[in-house]
Amino acid sequence: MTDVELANAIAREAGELLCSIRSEGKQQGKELGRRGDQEANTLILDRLKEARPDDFVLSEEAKDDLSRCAAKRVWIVDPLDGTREYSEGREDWAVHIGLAIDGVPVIGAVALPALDLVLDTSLSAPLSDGAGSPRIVVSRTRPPREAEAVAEALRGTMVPMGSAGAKAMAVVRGEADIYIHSGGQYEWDSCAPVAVAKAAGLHASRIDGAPLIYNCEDVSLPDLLICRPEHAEAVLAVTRSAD
Ligand SMILES: Nc1ncnc2c1ncn2[C@@H]1O[C@H](COP(=O)(O)O)[C@@H](OP(=O)(O)O)[C@H]1O
Ligand SMILES: [Mg+2]
Repeated sequence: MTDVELANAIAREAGELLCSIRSEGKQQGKELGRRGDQEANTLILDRLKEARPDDFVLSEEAKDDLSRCAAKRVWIVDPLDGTREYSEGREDWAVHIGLAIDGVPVIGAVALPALDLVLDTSLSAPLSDGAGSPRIVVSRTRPPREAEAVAEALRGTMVPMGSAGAKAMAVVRGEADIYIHSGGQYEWDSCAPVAVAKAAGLHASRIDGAPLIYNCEDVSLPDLLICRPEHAEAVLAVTRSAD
């Protein structure tokens, strides 16, 4: 199995597990989110250990082993991105399985289990065309302060949505044109989504245009821009001038 096939299979299986846990109906709210986080994490770590015993893993839900910093290949995973939305019975949540090689997110899969969809780095283009007036997806609960200025400058509309993976995949799917975030996030929130978006030919960077670098000792990666390439320059002009 290739790395991308493995990422896809694990994302799909973890997504199926999360759907079945939710449909059991035994837990609700935060308790459901906690169970989902833990059980998906265990499944992902088991599968990676079995299939790639020599690789390192950085997971939102596992203790960080800093010896990964010297490793070439590190799987960066978020077992349940959009825990809040998952536990609210919504569709905007995701499973992220990314592989950074020398800090670059080159392989990955993002499952959107409630939509029965898994997107991975075997894509080479977005799934459909962009809209005339850009649709800008932002966090439902923590929209970035820069988004309003971007919407105004590009005459776009803001679309609140949960989960970094769901928002990034909305751009890959052609359901949105721009995903912008600031104010806090971690490597697992964006590694697999960025890998998939870049494979599909989209722009992905920090909001000052700097490259996104993974497998750092400090796993904070607080801001992110993923967009159709035709919008990158105009968005960065706004976000850079807001500094
Ligand atoms: N200001 C912030 N600080 C830390 N994490 C943040 C954040 N804003 C968003 N995130 C994380 O980014 C992911 C997507 O957030 P949002 O839905 O608001 O866009 C969520 O991951 P988890 O659900 O894995 O915790 C959330 O916790
Ligand atoms: Mg997350």
